[in-house]
Amino acid sequence: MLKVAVIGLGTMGPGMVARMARGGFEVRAFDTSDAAIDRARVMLPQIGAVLDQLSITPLASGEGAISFHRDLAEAVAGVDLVIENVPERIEVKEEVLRAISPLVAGDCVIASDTSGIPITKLQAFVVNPRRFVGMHWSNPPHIIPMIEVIPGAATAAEVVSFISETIKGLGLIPVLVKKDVPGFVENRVLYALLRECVDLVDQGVIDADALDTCVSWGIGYKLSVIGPMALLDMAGLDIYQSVSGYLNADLCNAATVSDAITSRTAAGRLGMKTGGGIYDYTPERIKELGAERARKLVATRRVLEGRDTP
Ligand SMILES: NC(=O)c1ccc[n+]([C@@H]2O[C@H](COP(=O)([O-])OP(=O)(O)OC[C@H]3O[C@@H](n4cnc5c(N)ncnc54)[C@H](O)[C@@H]3O)[C@@H](O)[C@H]2O)c1
Ligand SMILES: Cc1ncc(C=O)c(C(=O)O)c1O
Repeated sequence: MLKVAVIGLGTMGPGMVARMARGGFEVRAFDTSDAAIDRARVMLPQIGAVLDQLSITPLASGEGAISFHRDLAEAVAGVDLVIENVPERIEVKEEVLRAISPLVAGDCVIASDTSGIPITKLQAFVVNPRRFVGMHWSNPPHIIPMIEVIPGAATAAEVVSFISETIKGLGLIPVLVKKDVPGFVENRVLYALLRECVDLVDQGVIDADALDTCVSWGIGYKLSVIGPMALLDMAGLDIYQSVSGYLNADLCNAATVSDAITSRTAAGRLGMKTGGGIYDYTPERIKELGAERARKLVATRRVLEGRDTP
């Protein structure tokens, strides 16, 4: 049974821990914050119920054990894989990777769930860069089945195979990113979309809620069935040629973050986690939305996988 340590139990950690335990792995869950550990403990049964709805059942050998740790050396002792999952700030990742690296065995793989810091940069912070790789999960990690695998300049081919096979072994879908570009692929695409969306709302072209309806029921719904490259063929390359010929030059190409976002983050309006961001949320609404989104994502995934016929 594979032994894995997850370092950081914020938005992403609990779902990753639960998903890997369901796949039979022994999972050590570490955070420096007691509140994060307490929250993760509360969330595990709720996440387990969602995994049940997805028909992700434990192996015949049973669900892997989960243990919680406040001592890093204890958390990573003897594990095969450590997944760094701390905030997206390179100085925090440097400190954590420099702390983890000397504590693990020579054959242990260290992976980072960074949203897009190049893996080659992070490799500089570990003792054995050959055994360091990007493993980028998508939120919510217990529901979204795709994980990007990103080798850095020094990553050994066998480590890329190990991570890809580990992901497949969980019944998930590894996607290899061949060049270590910032944001990898998922977030380059997402952030191109988000930049345009924020700009359209900033310019008063559309209200935030109408934009959400337009994107979710238009391209969002369609793209879950037809990928962008297949969509080009469905629309016709001549159409893309004509439209992109006049539209590309008009799209937002701002290199900085929109003032409307920067003023909100400066004021502590970070979204659901602070009760308000673009929209406002009560604690009851956050609970409702969490349940409703999980239910809809589960139902959609079951249909897309062919488990349920509509
Ligand atoms: N939120 C997303 O949608 C998402 C999706 C995919 C990947 N990611 C990436 O995953 C990583 C984690 O993101 P998140 O959204 O879960 O972050 P988060 O801020 O919600 O959680 C980070 C956790 O790390 C803990 N932490 C801080 N310093 C630590 C340390 N020194 N040692 C151990 N734990 C420490 C914090 O207490 C917190 O619980 C980031 O690199 C992020 O970019 C995020
Ligand atoms: C806004 C945003 N940024 C990063 C990520 C992942 O790295 C996500 C996501 O997984 O959903 C996201 O929504």
